[in-house]
Amino acid sequence: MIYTVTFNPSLDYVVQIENLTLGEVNRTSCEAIYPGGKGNNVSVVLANLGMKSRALGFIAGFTGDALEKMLTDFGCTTDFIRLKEGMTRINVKINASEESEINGQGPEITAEAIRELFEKLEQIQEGDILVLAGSIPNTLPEDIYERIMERLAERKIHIVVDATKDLLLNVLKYHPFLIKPNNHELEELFGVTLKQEKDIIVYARKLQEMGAVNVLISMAGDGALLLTEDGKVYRKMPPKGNVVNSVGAGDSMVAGFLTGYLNTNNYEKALQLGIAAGSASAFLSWLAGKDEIVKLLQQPPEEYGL
Ligand SMILES: Nc1ncnc2c1ncn2[C@@H]1O[C@H](COP(=O)(O)OP(=O)(O)OP(=O)(O)O)[C@@H](O)[C@H]1O
Ligand SMILES: O=P(O)(O)OC[C@@]1(O)O[C@H](CO)[C@@H](O)[C@@H]1O
Repeated sequence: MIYTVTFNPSLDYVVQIENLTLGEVNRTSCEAIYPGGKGNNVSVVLANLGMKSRALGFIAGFTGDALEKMLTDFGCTTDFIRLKEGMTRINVKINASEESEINGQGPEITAEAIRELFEKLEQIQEGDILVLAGSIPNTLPEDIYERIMERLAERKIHIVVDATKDLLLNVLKYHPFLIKPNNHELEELFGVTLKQEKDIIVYARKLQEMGAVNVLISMAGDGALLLTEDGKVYRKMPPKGNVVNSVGAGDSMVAGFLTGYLNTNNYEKALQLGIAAGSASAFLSWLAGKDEIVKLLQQPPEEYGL
């Protein structure tokens, strides 16, 4: 079973605005609300690709109720912990000439709720996959992902971490199966500017030396680089297309990668399916379905176990 954990889920309010002017009343040309949060997005794209997962995390208030219902409607199995105070955040995604995002802080997660999460994590068994994705509310300690991994360290679980800064660096010693920073996050982790591919590889390799098993560096329109446990480096460019909304492209890539890996046990195919899923989502107003992803694959879907 694949488990995703989203500490700070959201409803994503995605608006299209022709000309965004700060300090003025701006009117949308279209708008929609989607279930959001990185782990949840991974669960949605996994479901679209025919993979079962269980979405864990914390929800609160009427926005939390709406989020849970939407995810269920999209075919996901959820097992959220309901917080008694506050409400699940609404993140605003503005698609104008550029993409801008306003992400909320999210509700406070109590110590009791964290204990409940740890109880739920007890069901994870050898061979399962656990995806820890997204930011944590600033009321939580920065070592929360680390504490989860420490607790599960003995269990031979494949853990995927999609997070930034210390939240990511702190888990490396527990040997996550996969981490997926984008190239800007990689620069931020080491306080460097990386212009050339060979330099990106040098710093991605440092993350492996620090403990990550496989490192996937996504680079938006420039595709991705994958450094695998057996010392190989794979480089793939994305297919061409018009970007409509790239929010969730990275999460789609994680879902595609996991699907490809589980179906074929082949890292190159996992990367190809990851890129196709990421790009298919970037070319749509929301997360891609199977048909849209399959259209962007270079080989027939059967090659990827689809
Ligand atoms: N402009 C684009 N053109 C083509 N493919 C894209 C584009 N943007 C994203 N993608 C696809 O999605 C993958 C992940 O994108 P990106 O590097 O933006 O992830 P991310 O920064 O984690 O995204 P997000 O945080 O918005 O989910 C890329 O490797 C690529 O395959
Ligand atoms: O604030 P975080 O947790 O870093 O990111 C949250 C978020 O921007 O990530 C997803 C896209 O990756 C969106 O669905 C969601 O709004």
